[in-house]
Amino acid sequence: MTQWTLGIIGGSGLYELDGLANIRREATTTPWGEPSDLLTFGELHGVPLVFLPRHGQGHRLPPSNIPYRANIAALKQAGCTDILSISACGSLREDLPPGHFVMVDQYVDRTEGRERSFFGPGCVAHVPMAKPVCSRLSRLAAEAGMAAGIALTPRGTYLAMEGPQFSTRAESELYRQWGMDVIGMTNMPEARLAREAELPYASIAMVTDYDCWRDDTHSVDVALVLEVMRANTVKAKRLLDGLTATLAGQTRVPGPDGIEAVLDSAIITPPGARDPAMVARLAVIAGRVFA
Ligand SMILES: CSC[C@H]1O[C@H](OP(=O)(O)O)[C@H](O)[C@@H]1O
Ligand SMILES: Nc1ncnc2[nH]cnc12
Repeated sequence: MTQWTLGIIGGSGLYELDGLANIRREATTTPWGEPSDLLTFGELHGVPLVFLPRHGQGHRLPPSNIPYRANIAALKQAGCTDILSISACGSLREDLPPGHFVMVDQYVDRTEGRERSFFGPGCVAHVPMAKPVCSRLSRLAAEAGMAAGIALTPRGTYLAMEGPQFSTRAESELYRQWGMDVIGMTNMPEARLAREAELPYASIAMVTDYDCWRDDTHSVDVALVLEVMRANTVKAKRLLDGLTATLAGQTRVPGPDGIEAVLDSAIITPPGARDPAMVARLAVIAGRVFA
């Protein structure tokens, strides 16, 4: 595919993208059910975008109930070549204050009980997650952010917690000792599923708070997150403007990490042993390898 089509997953405080040209909204469904909301198709600098708010309009879905598989499958079905996630997060480091952006490059996943794979009985796959984000999309987003004057760190480890309650102070301190940089509730299993769908994924984690580890700072609560997110989303839109202006001038070639062909070496169940019903379901995200 030689044209970029960017899937944008919006998080807390980002439920729509204004300024898009040729907007249309579409309901869709997938073999894993309905995504969080309608898909919004549009263009920025002529680059096709597909926007999806992961919590749905009105923030109705908690992190544990987001239909992560349906969301990724819907964006794949819609023709997205890449996915950019935009999230609120807590900071676990003094030098990442509220308002700062971090391009996540690693995850520690402490979520529990979420559906985390498209594969399963009848067709087993093990995709590599050593480098969980697309280095190219991450770099392009970081460059666009910095060019827009946004304070941004180009790498960082995101601790994915189950929630919905925020962390205890002991947990927050533990994660700091582990060397984690930011904390949130939604990037996992999203990043895993994007990888299985062979979609390069990058994540902008926008700091809203210092979680609850600082003595002299108000601990995280929803009011604080939403207040800081108002300014953060304005900056995220500037970043997106710059990023799409860059992408508009580029022909898209497969990225340097092999993500678009990751399933070539990941499916362990041989063709004759695969469950035809499972294979039919998987066609949406892995049709390339079953063709
Ligand atoms: C509203 S504060 C907690 C909430 O915000 C983050 O969501 P998202 O990643 O979708 O921006 C965090 O992960 C929690 O879901
Ligand atoms: N401190 C925090 N913990 C988890 N998710 C968050 N989202 C925003 N701030 C957060």
